[in-house]
Amino acid sequence: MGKNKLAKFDDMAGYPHVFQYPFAALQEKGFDMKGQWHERFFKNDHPIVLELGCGKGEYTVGLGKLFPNKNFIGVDIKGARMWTGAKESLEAGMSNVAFLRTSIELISYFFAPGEVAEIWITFPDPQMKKVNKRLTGTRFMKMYREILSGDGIIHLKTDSNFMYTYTCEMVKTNHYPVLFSTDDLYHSNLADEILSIKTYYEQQWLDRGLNIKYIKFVCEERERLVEPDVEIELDPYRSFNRSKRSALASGK
Ligand SMILES: C[S@@+](CC[C@H](N)C(=O)[O-])C[C@H]1O[C@@H](n2cnc3c(N)ncnc32)[C@H](O)[C@@H]1O
Repeated sequence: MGKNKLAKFDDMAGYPHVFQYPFAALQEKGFDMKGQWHERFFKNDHPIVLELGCGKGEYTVGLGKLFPNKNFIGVDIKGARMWTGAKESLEAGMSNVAFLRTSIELISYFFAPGEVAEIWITFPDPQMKKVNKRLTGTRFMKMYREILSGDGIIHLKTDSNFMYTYTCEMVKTNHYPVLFSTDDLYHSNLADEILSIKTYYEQQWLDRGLNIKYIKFVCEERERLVEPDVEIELDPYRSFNRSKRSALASGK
């Protein structure tokens, strides 16, 4: 039987590469490693890459193994999920991987301007009815810009046609340079070693026969960000009045 949540939280409290801060402490004292991840934690000056909404952290750990000369930090609010990647990277002795338990909305408390080179967003909830909660919405782009370097890159991998179409429109509306995009990664011979890493959610959607979409773009500085003005068809397989159990978890 797997470990229960409390045992996982106990484990993580002792892990040297897992950071979790109560909001009150953040407000009062701030995060003392902000702007100093290189010197104080990674002990190198390699680029820092975040996986936002990392779940079990498959991209954080997978990319960490592929790229020893980059540093990876998985970010999620859910600690029990993150434990899987935290444990694997600790046991593998990886010094270029860390995990941060926080709400993404607080990300600028943890990183200084320009401290982050790239951001991966892997299989986020598309938040079809709540643009403010959508991780590729302009509200989040503003937050990402605060911490990204000038030519900072964002990667989105998703099953959701809604999320992919919305993101492509948001990118177009704000004139962000697109480096690569496909609406059918695994039937296009474009998947490489990096794009073939599969997250927990990705595997579930693949098992249900969905195509995987991917876009990579440069999140350049913009004076003003504009929400795209388009109607996008909702994903038919996803419930948007979500109860606690997602459509995926309930098999609907
Ligand atoms: C659908 S799951 C995907 C997890 C993982 N990336 C995967 O592909 O298996 C979305 C994850 O994003 C996290 N998440 C969503 N919104 C968040 C936010 N605002 N702050 C922190 N985590 C968030 C959730 O806790 C959840 O673990």
